[in-house]
Amino acid sequence: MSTAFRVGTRGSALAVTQTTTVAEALAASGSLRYSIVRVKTEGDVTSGPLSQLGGTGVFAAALRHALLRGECDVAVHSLKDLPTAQPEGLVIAATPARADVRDALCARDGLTLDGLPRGATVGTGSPRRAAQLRAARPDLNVVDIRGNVGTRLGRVAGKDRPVDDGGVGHGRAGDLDAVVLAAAGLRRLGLAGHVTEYLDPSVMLPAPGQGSLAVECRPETAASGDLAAELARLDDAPTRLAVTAERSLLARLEAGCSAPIGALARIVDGALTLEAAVCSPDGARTLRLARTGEPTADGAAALGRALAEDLLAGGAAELAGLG
Ligand SMILES: NCc1[nH]cc(CCC(=O)O)c1CC(=O)O
Repeated sequence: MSTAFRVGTRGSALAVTQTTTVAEALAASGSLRYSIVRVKTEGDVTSGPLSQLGGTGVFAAALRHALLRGECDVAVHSLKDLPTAQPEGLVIAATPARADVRDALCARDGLTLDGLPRGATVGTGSPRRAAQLRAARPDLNVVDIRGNVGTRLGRVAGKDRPVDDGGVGHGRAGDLDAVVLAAAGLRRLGLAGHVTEYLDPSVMLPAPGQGSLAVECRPETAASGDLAAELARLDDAPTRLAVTAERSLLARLEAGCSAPIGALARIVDGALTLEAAVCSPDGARTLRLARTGEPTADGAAALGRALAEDLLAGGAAELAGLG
């Protein structure tokens, strides 16, 4: 007899893909069965600019409520969309091995960032991406766009909307020269063929947690039993250390997923290195710093806080308009 568990997910193609992949991994040993529970979130039904949706966590909140109400046992989040404050009664039971952390340019006609013509129009909903695009190419016309991955890709000239992911979408098809999206999401959706350039973190530092998933549940789910054992097996220690450092930095800066802040931690030669960039929204000024710490849970959290202090001492709050 196998035990059954319920996995909650948002309705977007990306969310369903991520959730199904994690559920399959948890059930791979054969001792567990799963069912998928669809949860509708405010972020999926509201069409205003993301930065006006009332702060961070609009995507995560409904899933978290479903967990707390016992409507599902496990929820899979994109870690970069998850607010840094851990709610009472929920734990992150697993951070699976991280995918590609980079942002990716998807341009018409195979163009790269350097190859885009002067004044080209590039769409992104992220102040972090907008600021770094403007820093690299001050001539670009960076415009705010919304919608799911397929909708945004469909705005690029010469591309059809590649997946019908059921999300809200605005703007004419083909009105942009390029969009910037996370490589991880594109790859998970089988859309990496649209990438015309993977942007190096030296040009475009990713969002804290980008490319990582967080598997959240109630504490008792993670405490004992077959599901707890599978969750522990799915957790990837280097990923957890890296995202702990990145999110501890974000928490100390009191900034959310819409702030113009990039952060990326990596384990290099046994040490944990954290790099972070805070930009002015117009991209004219960037404060970029790095620090190295101990590759332990406490060391990672301390590293994030310490680098955040360095950034604040360098004027990060004024630069990014935080607080
Ligand atoms: N903010 C939306 C979002 N949240 C997670 C991903 C996918 C990539 C990831 O897991 O980091 C995306 C799409 C994107 O930014 O292009």
